[in-house]
Amino acid sequence: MASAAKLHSPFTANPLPNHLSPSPSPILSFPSPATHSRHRRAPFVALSQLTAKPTILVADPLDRAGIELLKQFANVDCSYDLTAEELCMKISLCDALIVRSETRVDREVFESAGGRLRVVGRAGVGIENVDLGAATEHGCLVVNAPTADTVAAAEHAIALLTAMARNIVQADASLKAGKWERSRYVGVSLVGKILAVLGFGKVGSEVARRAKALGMDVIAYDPYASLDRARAVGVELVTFDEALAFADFISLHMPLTPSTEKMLDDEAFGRMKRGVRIVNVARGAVIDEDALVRALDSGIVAQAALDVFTEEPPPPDSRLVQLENVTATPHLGASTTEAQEGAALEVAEAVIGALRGELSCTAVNAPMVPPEAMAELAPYVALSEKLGRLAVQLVAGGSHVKKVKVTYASSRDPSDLDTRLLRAMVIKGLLEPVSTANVNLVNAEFLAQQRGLRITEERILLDNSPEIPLDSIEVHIADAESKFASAISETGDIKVEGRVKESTPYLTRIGCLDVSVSLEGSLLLCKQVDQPGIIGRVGRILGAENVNVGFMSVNRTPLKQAVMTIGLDDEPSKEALKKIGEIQAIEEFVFLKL
Ligand SMILES: NC(=O)c1ccc[n+]([C@@H]2O[C@H](COP(=O)([O-])OP(=O)(O)OC[C@H]3O[C@@H](n4cnc5c(N)ncnc54)[C@H](O)[C@@H]3O)[C@@H](O)[C@H]2O)c1
Ligand SMILES: O=C(O)[C@H](O)COP(=O)(O)O
Repeated sequence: MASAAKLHSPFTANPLPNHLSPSPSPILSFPSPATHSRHRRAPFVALSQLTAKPTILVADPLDRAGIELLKQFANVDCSYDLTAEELCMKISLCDALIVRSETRVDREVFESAGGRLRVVGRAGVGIENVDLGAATEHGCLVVNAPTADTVAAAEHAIALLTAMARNIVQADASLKAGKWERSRYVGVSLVGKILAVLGFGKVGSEVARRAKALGMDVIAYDPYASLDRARAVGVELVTFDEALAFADFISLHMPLTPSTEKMLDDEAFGRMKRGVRIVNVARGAVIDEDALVRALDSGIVAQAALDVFTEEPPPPDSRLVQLENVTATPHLGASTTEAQEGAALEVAEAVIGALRGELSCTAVNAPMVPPEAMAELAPYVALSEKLGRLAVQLVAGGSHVKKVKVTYASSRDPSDLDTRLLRAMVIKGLLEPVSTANVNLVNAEFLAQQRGLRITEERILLDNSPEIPLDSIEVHIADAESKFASAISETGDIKVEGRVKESTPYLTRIGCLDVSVSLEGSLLLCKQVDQPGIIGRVGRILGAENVNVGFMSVNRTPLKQAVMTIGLDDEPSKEALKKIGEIQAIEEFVFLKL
């Protein structure tokens, strides 16, 4: 006969590093879809839901609207121009950090946070200044404000393009210097010219739209852009080589990544039309700036208009900035009143949401799930975590968990069912009962990998109505012994299966046994000889301990056995569990915490 479950760690590989200590609030709970509105102007935070006010450090200037919103929810410390050391000193007292592009949030910041920092908010798009790997390892969510400055950046690109073509900046400086140089500042027309947009995302496509309105022919290079989107804007997608070869103007709108760094180098400039004009509102380092100076000197590039630089601010003696045929602005792409207010509110909402345990639809290092999908998946998310939690508690001491398979039975087309959230929650359920780690959506995969846990997923396509996202979820642990022998399935795995019934997660199968219990509180699973009196005896033992039974189900097996599943509000004492184990007809039992 099996004894009551005692928690042990079945994960032997790579214990958690100390810095990954528990944090009070996992990044996951389910708000009403309305709280995800990106453009909400009214406050929406119910202060009564909070126990203690969190502290948010705002390390770069943020529009007042965002600060006001944050203040309704948290203690807000606006400290700009901190040195790296000062930031590391302050961060251990903060639950959230908000930055723009100026403050670097390096690994040391996460290491100095001592597990308290739960979210970093970037009030803008580019997140090169945040070490995403380190954030993920520390279970810290990173959110940005991806849409608020799209139009501002596109407008700035167009402003630079037109100003450059007509020498506006140079002519203005000349006039202010008391000169009248009409023949010196003859420009070039835009109409009928080819503009190559490199990076056809949010900003790139807005630039394309505006350039077309100016009468330009727009082509775009973006290896990930959809043809439909390009068609909708009336832009032809071309190869990188074609873009370089055909363009009279090139406007850059890709993110800075290892593959885009120095994308325009000597070789690329060598393939451009002589006299090409370049606009960069993306990131300075996508251009090899020394190569650009050479191309400007040689006349391959006639003019450049730059808002961004590899080093910001660029050195005062930067030859690139000083060149007469370069128009330069100090990273002003997002600097409109409207964009700043929008970005501040967008990031404030995302940070507050994350601190409340909600998932963000602007998460950078966690699956982004649209609010509607979140609402639909909510009970399955809870089910996934509970199944993971149950499965790992069924593993016998001494057995190692290495291989886990999650099976989703659904009538939905796999492309219409995002299981990343469910997978992460299964991992959370598997790891949390046996570790001190704060497992959340951000670090679940990382922690699983670190422990040598291999998770595979399988879909079973059903022929029912696709209205309901999932019929059932199964969690299988392979190559492990169970402390409840009946949890072993036909295939030799420890298996638990669950379903959602009326929005409530249910355990519906354990090993080969059918059960039906809602997954709340804790569970006592007993397999017994099917004979009268057992339920009463177990009930009396629990009653004597004042342990409330929330629900109970008994299912018969074909072999004159019965499986009794009892939902308990409290944990019975060891003595009570021992007494239950001594009831002769009980063949095995296990107590599981949910
Ligand atoms: N100057 C500013 O103030 C300012 C303001 C906003 C955005 N930005 C910069 O502009 C960039 C684009 O912003 P967005 O909102 O359009 O982002 P986005 O993610 O919507 O678009 C980026 C596009 O670049 C494409 N891309 C990725 N790798 C590429 C490659 N190797 N070659 C060509 N295209 C590639 C992507 O497929 C995507 O379509 C941001 O990453 C940010 O760095 C600057
Ligand atoms: O990536 C962005 O959103 C822009 O570069 C804006 O950066 P900023 O917030 O520092 O102005």
